[in-house]
Amino acid sequence: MASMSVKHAIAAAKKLRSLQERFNPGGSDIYPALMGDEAITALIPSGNPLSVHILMFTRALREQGTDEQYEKFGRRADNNEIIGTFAQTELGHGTYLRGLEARADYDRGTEEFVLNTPKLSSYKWWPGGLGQTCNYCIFVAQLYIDNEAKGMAMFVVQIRDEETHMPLPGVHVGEIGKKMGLNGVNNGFLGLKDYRVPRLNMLMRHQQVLPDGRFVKSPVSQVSYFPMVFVRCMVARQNSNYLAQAATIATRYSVIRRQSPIEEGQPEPKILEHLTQQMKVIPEIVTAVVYRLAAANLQNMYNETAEAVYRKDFSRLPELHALACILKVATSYDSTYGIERLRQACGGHGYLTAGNLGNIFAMAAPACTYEGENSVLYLQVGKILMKNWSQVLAGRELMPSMAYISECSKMTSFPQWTGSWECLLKAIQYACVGSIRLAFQSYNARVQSAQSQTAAVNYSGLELTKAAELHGRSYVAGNFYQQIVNSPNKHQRSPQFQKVLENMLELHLIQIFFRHLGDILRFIRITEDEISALQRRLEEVLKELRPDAVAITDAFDFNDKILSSALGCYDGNVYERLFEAALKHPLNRKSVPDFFEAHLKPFMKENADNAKKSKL
Ligand SMILES: CCCCCCCC(=O)SCCNC(=O)CCNC(=O)[C@H](O)C(C)(C)COP(=O)(O)OP(=O)(O)OC[C@H]1O[C@@H](n2cnc3c(N)ncnc32)[C@H](O)[C@@H]1OP(=O)(O)O
Ligand SMILES: Cc1cc2nc3c(=O)[nH]c(=O)nc-3n(C[C@H](O)[C@H](O)[C@H](O)COP(=O)(O)OP(=O)(O)OC[C@H]3O[C@@H](n4cnc5c(N)ncnc54)[C@H](O)[C@@H]3O)c2cc1C
Repeated sequence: MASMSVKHAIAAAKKLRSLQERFNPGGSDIYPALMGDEAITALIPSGNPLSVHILMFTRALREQGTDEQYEKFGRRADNNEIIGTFAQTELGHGTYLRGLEARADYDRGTEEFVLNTPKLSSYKWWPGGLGQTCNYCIFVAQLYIDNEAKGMAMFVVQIRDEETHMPLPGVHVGEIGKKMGLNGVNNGFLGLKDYRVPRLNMLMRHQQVLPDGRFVKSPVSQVSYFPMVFVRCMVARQNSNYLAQAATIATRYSVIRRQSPIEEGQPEPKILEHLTQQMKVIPEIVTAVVYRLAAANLQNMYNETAEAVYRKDFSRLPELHALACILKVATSYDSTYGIERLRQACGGHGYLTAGNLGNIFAMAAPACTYEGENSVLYLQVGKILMKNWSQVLAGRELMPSMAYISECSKMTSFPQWTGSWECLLKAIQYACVGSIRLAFQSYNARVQSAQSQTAAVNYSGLELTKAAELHGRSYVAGNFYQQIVNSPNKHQRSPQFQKVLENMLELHLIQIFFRHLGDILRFIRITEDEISALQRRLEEVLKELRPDAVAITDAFDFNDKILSSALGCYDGNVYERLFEAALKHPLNRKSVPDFFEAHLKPFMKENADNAKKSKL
């Protein structure tokens, strides 16, 4: 499977290169690389072994290396003359980066770094493509000078001979084994023993080791985390895509499949006529749209920040970090939950490999773990919200994406309930700020009672992650509201199209309201009648969106090859394709399976003989 994936990935990368040259000659703009990776990944159901090369190796060389280092390594990597990966995670550590054990000791005598993975737990473990595909990697290690720890640094390390692909002396590299999906990616392990690289193989845009061993610290240590921010932004778009694919499959199947009359004596309706089926499918269509828009917004912010960082302006890094964490977590959680709900909406056929929903789930699910495990990233945002709440208490201004926190903090109570979109959005924001305040009280009480900050974060973890989740909901819903209601190009939309968008906004806001009703009721008084009115509106807007469901998913414009699903094919010939896929199964090549003579017949005969004997 790995070699098939590499073959496909190379073919797709070549195709992409020609498209880039045609549409973006000589451009190193990130979009083609991004879309390239998405396009390649979408075409290879078992995952793209070049993903981390495209998304992290080339990017780290460009953003963390000096211009000279880019000329030496980056250009060849961008041109796919060398294939690399990003080797940070170890067998023993993934989340706690300051606990990474791989080390780089500077030898001023030879102006080299000596790289070691001192223990088994120090082995790099997981990097995509490391097992068999890559001949280079960015090796993340703790930097030591005269045995004094200086923090994390990145090193360009060649691991395989460029001609023979043989692992170089001092390199122990291989595949980590089968996974629940993405088995075409050859995630690998890497051990280094006294492996020497020249001083100039340490990426030195932001921090340097001079020939005499003097260390020049980075002005902002967090900039070494920047490659991860990029992938978190990419995950937000990639996983909204996976959800959109699954929503397309389930929607198309739901208007082909007929089952269970709604009225006695009536013909069996399309299953999408059942209200509960609409509640399973249509909100996921809308969630995919909502996250696609939020991810595009975040990508723009990433581009702006990346350019600023290049100019050594690090001011927007904290806000981008917070939003990248929030969106990576919310999109990966909601997409995996949504894809599974859509699989269940397709009955038994949803469980067939021919439906491809299981594979889409297996492709989407690891995003809850890689690039920062979700609960850890929510804790990151919880900590950032605590810092920002202290700013609010001190009357200082907050970063733009948190401005609503200041506004809500000035409200002594929630205004009269109207149930309008603005009211629903404000309710989510108000509940978020209430949760931040409660978390801060708990956190602060712990710090006041002499707990360390890290211990106070841990023991306030449930309230911190709740506040972070609601901050994510507020950001995503606020972004969707702005795009639908206040977008500068709203007047270019036809009234019909605007109406469909407004129906999607209505559904998203009401769905989020019901999902967090408990959190909202802690801070806002809402009567039973007001809640029942929202229940009616929910049922109403599902009915309104039902006729547009197929058109919206068709607008995602996935080719049948990308969906790779007998249930979601554009022509709707589901049963013919299911049957065609079944006949292709190897077990159907013979009428009598080989195991009959070898196992089944003797087994049944032995039972028959025993039965006869017991009667005698
Ligand atoms: C297509 C599919 C491809 C799949 C590719 C998958 C690739 C991978 O998985 S690569 C490996 C990914 N690994 C990770 O993401 C590791 C996650 N862990 C971490 O990021 C860190 O250990 C973390 C954030 C949990 C803790 O960081 P640490 O420095 O130990 O302590 P912490 O105090 O929390 O952070 C220090 C400061 O840095 C800031 N910070 C942390 N991370 C970042 C960041 N990424 N950007 C900017 N600032 C950051 C914090 O906000 C904090 O700021 P302040 O001092 O103002 O409060
Ligand atoms: C498909 C896939 C591809 C990957 N590709 C790469 C790659 O290319 N390069 C690379 O370097 N890595 C890669 N990774 C590794 C990935 O980044 C790590 O798995 C991830 O960072 C989590 O680290 P861990 O697995 O060591 O889990 P741990 O850090 O051991 O965490 C395990 C669990 O402990 C809990 N936990 C941990 N820390 C905390 C905390 N501070 N507070 C509360 N709870 C906590 C969480 O529940 C977490 O799920 C990949 C992983 C996968 C699954």
